[in-house]
Amino acid sequence: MIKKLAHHTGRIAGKVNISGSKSESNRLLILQSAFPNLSLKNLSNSDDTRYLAKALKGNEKLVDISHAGTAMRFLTAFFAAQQEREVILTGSQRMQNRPISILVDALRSLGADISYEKKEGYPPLKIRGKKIDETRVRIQGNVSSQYISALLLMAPGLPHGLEIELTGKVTSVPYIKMTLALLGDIGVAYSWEDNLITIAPKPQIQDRVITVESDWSSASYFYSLVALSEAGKVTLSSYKKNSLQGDSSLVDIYKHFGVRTYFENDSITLEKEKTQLLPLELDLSDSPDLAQTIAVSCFGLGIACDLTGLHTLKIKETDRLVALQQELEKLGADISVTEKSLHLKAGSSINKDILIKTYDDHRMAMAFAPLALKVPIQIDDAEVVSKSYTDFWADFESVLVD
Ligand SMILES: O=C(O)C1=C[C@@H](OP(=O)(O)O)[C@@H](O)[C@H](O)C1
Ligand SMILES: C=C(OP(=O)(O)O)C(=O)O
Repeated sequence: MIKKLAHHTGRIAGKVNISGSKSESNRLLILQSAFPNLSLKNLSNSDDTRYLAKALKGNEKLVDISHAGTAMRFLTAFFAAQQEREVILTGSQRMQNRPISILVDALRSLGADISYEKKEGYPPLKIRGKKIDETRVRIQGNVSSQYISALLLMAPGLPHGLEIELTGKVTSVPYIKMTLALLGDIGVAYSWEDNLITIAPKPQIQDRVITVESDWSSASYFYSLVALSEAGKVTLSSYKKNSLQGDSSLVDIYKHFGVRTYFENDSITLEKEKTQLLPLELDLSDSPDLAQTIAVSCFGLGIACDLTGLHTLKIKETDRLVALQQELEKLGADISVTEKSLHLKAGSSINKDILIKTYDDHRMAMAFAPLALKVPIQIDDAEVVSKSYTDFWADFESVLVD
């Protein structure tokens, strides 16, 4: 479906209740499988979380997680340690081109029985669950933190826990810290010193209820809307100041665009203030999922940006660097990208009525939508948003008023 967005010249106002963080939900669902006395509230209603929940509930041999990267990586480790279960773990065409050998090699070194069904190094995988009783593993940390989180989530269920030695410059670090914090929340002992993470075994936990905070990556599209508005004000729930999600860095990043965040009870209110717009230089290796939102905000505001730390973008839902370049160029941007950075020059005009391609990537659709505050724009395959944010279009349209 093509979503045709008229040029919105009215106000941005309203309240939106965003569903739970997909990253927290997916970790907690894996943990709940190991510890059934863990109860969860405000789980994400995203496709990725639904696919993971279904995979964990069922007992089928063929498990298909579609486009869900975290589900693919977390389940690879999870199934590797499920004795007497054999599964074929697969996903969408794109998933079959997202690398997984770093995780598979680490699991094999622990004794796991995993083989590639098609292309070496990529899903689908055949996993024959086994007792894993090795205690130490070494893994490269500079390609995807999801491989490390996958090992961490498996670790408390192993007879002796696990020591994980990280090599290279570790990327997307807040996601690893999120995994550790959630383990800590359910009483798992851990430490992270230099390049060594140690997880103690935990055969069972005490009854525990965890309420998932709403998704900060989803909130980014409202930050962009407010930034591009003349006088926007939007309230989002449920959020807290001390978030486990690295993308809560939005609070600081969007000050640059004149967006102030006010925390009250369990809500945040974003409000536009007058500010001098200056070029932006930012390393996003801690918050890769914000890259598209921020690049489009800069373009919409006509300011230059140099975004670095983007080396993980090429292996996400699509090659996000190429996708951003292609679509921003159609809109008139002067942009260049490398393997790990994006450079946008200041501009003053935006081409109208452009059809934005989304490349099976939810974040392409959601990142470009706020440009409707500047020009009429069309978003192709608009339903892709459900990968992480099922209600996106309804919520987005609800804050466009008058
Ligand atoms: O662990 C997680 O929940 C995630 C980690 C990040 O991936 P990388 O570590 O591959 O950058 C992020 O992009 C993804 O959306 C979610
Ligand atoms: C990269 C993402 O997800 P995943 O890697 O889990 O597919 C994302 O949601 O932007």
